[in-house]
Amino acid sequence: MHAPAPTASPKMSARHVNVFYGRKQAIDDVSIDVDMENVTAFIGPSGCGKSTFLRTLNRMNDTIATARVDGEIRLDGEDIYASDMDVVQLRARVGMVFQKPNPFPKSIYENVAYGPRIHGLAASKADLDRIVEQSLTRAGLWGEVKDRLNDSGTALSGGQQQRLCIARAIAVDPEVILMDEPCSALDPIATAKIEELIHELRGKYAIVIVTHNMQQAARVSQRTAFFHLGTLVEYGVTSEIFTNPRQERTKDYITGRYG
Ligand SMILES: Nc1ncnc2c1ncn2[C@@H]1O[C@H](COP(=O)(O)OP(=O)(O)OP(=O)(O)O)[C@@H](O)[C@H]1O
Repeated sequence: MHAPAPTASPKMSARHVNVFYGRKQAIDDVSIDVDMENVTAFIGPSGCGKSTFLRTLNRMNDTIATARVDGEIRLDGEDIYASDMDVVQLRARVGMVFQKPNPFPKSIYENVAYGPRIHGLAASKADLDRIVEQSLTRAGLWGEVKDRLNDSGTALSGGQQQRLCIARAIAVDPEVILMDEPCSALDPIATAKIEELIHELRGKYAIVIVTHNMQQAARVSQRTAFFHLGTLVEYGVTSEIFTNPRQERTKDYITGRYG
């Protein structure tokens, strides 16, 4: 295992994390730091454990009955697997965007307003309106939807739906946004918009993106972690991983020898 890249102020840090599905081990002794300043990409061949590890960062694995996580994961120094951790609160702080856009079958407004309402983030209707506008603006969608906030979220195009899901994550004022192949169901134009958005959101949130697409990792991230067979093979500055990988397995993957 390769040491995590040094960062001045890790937002999240994982140490010696193992994940099992029943008796099968899917993640083997992974340690990594994620910071606010850089977008971090997780790359690696299918089945190497990228999504499994991503899900440990906001305890989405809790929803899988056979999954077991050990090791330590901290958010601003706080152990997210501690027994007194409020998981609903954690998932607001560490939001997630999935492969397939999954807006609620409700209006565009409600998709964004729901989280702030249940988390008590708005003191009034005007406050909630402001959060909805700000979140949709940050997600690069406001201009396209401001005149039809009562239309159903599911009636939007795939790319718009994904930006709506990003707005929904942003609305609860997260610190970290996890994206699990957020563009894999999108066409190239919608993909470009999401990538542009990731650039704009960098620094406001710690962003971790799982991607199959190495060009995408190179375009959107400043740190890249290469996973293989459940292990973290190499983690470092994206440009170096792609031009001068230290590990043979990384080199083989980025030059297309497998994957
Ligand atoms: N819910 C589950 N139950 C049992 N095994 C699982 C489950 N989810 C994933 N696995 C297994 O864990 C390993 C890692 O899977 P994971 O989906 O994390 O990999 P990945 O790198 O994200 O793959 P892909 O790029 O294809 O999405 C695989 O062997 C997979 O079959």
